[in-house]
Amino acid sequence: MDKKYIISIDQGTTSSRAVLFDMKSKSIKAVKNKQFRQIYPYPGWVEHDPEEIWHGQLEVIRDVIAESGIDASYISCIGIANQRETVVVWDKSTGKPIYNAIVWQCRRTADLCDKLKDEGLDQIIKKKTGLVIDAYFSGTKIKWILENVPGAKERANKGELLAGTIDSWLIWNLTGGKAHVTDYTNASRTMLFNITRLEWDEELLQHMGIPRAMLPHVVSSSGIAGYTSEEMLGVKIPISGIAGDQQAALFGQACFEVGTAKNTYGTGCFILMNIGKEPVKSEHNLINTIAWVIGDEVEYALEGSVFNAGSAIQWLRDEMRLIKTAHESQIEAEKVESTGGIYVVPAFTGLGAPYWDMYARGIIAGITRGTRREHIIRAALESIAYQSMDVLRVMKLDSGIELKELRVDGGACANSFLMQFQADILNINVKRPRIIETTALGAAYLAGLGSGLWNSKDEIQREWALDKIFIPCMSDEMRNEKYMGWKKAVERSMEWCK
Ligand SMILES: Nc1ncnc2c1ncn2[C@@H]1O[C@H](COP(=O)(O)OP(=O)(O)O)[C@@H](O)[C@H]1O
Ligand SMILES: O=P(O)(O)OC[C@H](O)CO
Repeated sequence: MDKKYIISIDQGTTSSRAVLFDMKSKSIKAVKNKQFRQIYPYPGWVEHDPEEIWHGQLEVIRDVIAESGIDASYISCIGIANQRETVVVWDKSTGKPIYNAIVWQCRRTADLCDKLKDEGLDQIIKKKTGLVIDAYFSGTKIKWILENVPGAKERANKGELLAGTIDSWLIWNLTGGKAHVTDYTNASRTMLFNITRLEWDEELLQHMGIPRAMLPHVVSSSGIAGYTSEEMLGVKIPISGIAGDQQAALFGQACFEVGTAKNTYGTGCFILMNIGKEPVKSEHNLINTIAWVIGDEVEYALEGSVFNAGSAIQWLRDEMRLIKTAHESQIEAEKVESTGGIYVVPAFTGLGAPYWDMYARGIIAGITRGTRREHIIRAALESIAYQSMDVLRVMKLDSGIELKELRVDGGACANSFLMQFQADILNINVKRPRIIETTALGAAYLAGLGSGLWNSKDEIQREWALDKIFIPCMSDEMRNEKYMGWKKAVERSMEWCK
């Protein structure tokens, strides 16, 4: 096996990462990470600089190749996993963005979404796209750029502009402007894509005033979508795996059977359950999303997206300055027996599933004269587990499936206090795998399947390996009492800035 290496691109909300996997020894040969600026022009608005993302991403790809000392010609393929929903609109001839990327967390289109709801589009959008109307998804973000950047609408109508999620933006650049593509998982996050007919939806495009021609061609999550141009890495390498990062993590966790689920603890928390070949009807505000398309096979996932999780720990570190590192949150939380009855609801950018409240904002509830820094830190960590609990409770109702275990990954799953509390509050086993770079691993698997390094998902299934299992040990009484307090706190945070 000469070409035994795969590069995974994990383009996340706060950093761009490249991971070089040696698929023969099943190990990570090199990892590089580059953070980029978070731009907050107004309260509730979040932007990224697309050029900064692209240059940073290319730099870390080149770095992992250089650090591992391998020849780029031994790289079999590239897999891409990306922060989802975030959109870029760029000039087709110069390749320059016409505005910053509008990030999934950005709330600027809340009023556009209210308008869509007033026009009675809720059920139509749910049926076609599997989604609920929310500023989270890409559609209204593209609409906003077209309506607010001078001349953009006219230029889009003349076919001069292209739009896409971050996967499209990176692939466009990696291929030297040759490929304008996205995969089905990313398309399913736009609120413009029909997830059962597997095509861009003309009615929704017209409603939002988005010309079809500016959108990418949609391809399978596994299979060659294009080749890197020679000047990027010295050789042409096939890009043969693409998926939104949460779907990539579901794949990397080998959740291939119906009813298996994972939670990724990054900036937000994203709980996805494999629901098989058909979407299910959600009565509790979860969304249906495409898990992956491989060949002719389409699989769906039920998803609950929590907007703020690890970001609450970043907030403790960067704004509140209560901790110096994210890891310290565990040490501080373990210094106290409980939160002393307080709750942090980190609804910094509203609440996602199952509340979908664009106007909720963060609160700390139940403070007394005895409240200490450690209590606040502990409550912020616990809020991550409670929000995941909110999602998993309704997931059970919507899917009719009683989850037996939860597989976990993402930066914050390194926090064993949080993982134990998660097991306690859910009352199920929480399993942390040996490789927690699950998103990158999933992209590598998709790319490897797409270029023939693996032949089937069964082969991949056998590679999943356990690091640690967290077993619940909290009484029912205690669990119920704590969870009731959380629900009361959430109520207080809702509709805060309506
Ligand atoms: N030990 C830890 N305890 C709690 N949170 C952590 C810990 N380590 C990292 N995090 C949080 O995890 C997030 C980073 O995880 P990552 O998976 O890289 O996120 P993303 O892909 O969203 O950028 C940050 O928000 C950080 O605050
Ligand atoms: O960058 P992450 O890992 O927080 O993931 C962001 C999600 O894809 C948003 O839907």
